[in-house]
Amino acid sequence: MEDYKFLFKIVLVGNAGVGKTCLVRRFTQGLFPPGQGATIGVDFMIKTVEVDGDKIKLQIWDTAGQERFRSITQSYYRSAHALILVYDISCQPTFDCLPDWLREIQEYANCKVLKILVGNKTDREDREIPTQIGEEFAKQHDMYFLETSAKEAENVERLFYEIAAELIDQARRKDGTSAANKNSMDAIGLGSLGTKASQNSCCSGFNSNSNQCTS
Ligand SMILES: Nc1nc2c(ncn2[C@@H]2O[C@H](COP(=O)(O)OP(=O)(O)OP(=O)(O)O)[C@@H](O)[C@H]2O)c(=O)[nH]1
Repeated sequence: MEDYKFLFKIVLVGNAGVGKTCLVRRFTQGLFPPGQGATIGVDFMIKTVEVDGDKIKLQIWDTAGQERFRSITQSYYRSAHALILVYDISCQPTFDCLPDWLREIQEYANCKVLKILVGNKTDREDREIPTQIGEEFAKQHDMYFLETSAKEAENVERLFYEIAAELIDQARRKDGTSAANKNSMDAIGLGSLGTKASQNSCCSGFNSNSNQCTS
């Protein structure tokens, strides 16, 4: 029998080419794939992490950013415990599309889902979106915020570990028999995010100041 305490489902969304697949592969495989092709539909990977001595299984779903896959990818939102919305800090249109992504999330995801805004590609020198702009957008929309580089492995581990820690916290705050606990029938349901999640306002867990890009 597998030995883990919680199973959480994390879904990455955002425009094509922002680096969702690279973030997932950096975290799960420790590499930056050369010539990464566009995702077709949805991919998923699993990684078990240890937080405070507990084994946590993360099921990470990497969705295709291309419009033509939208109806497939939407169906994965519903059961997500956390949604990572990614834009490319060197590509303004990927930031301008964020309101559209939020509408999708609002329509298809559970309203208690943990939302994280990620500005990826901090290694690039042609930045178009200042950190502060991303941070403000996240605050306005009740999301955590972090800037990353899948290429340089900056903040990638931190992103997933902080999500895991926050989800564990929510599960524990709800009660001792969270639905995300593997002993429960609904192992990947949304019970762990329960009603207490709404009290968990923006940026309370991730310290937004210390999450700024350091490169
Ligand atoms: N410089 C830099 N390039 C990156 C980074 N992350 C991804 N890329 C590049 O961006 C391109 C797209 O990366 P993907 O991970 O395929 O993007 P995606 O968001 O999964 O794209 P779709 O699957 O089409 O939705 C690739 O050429 C990557 O090499 C990063 O942190 N820094």
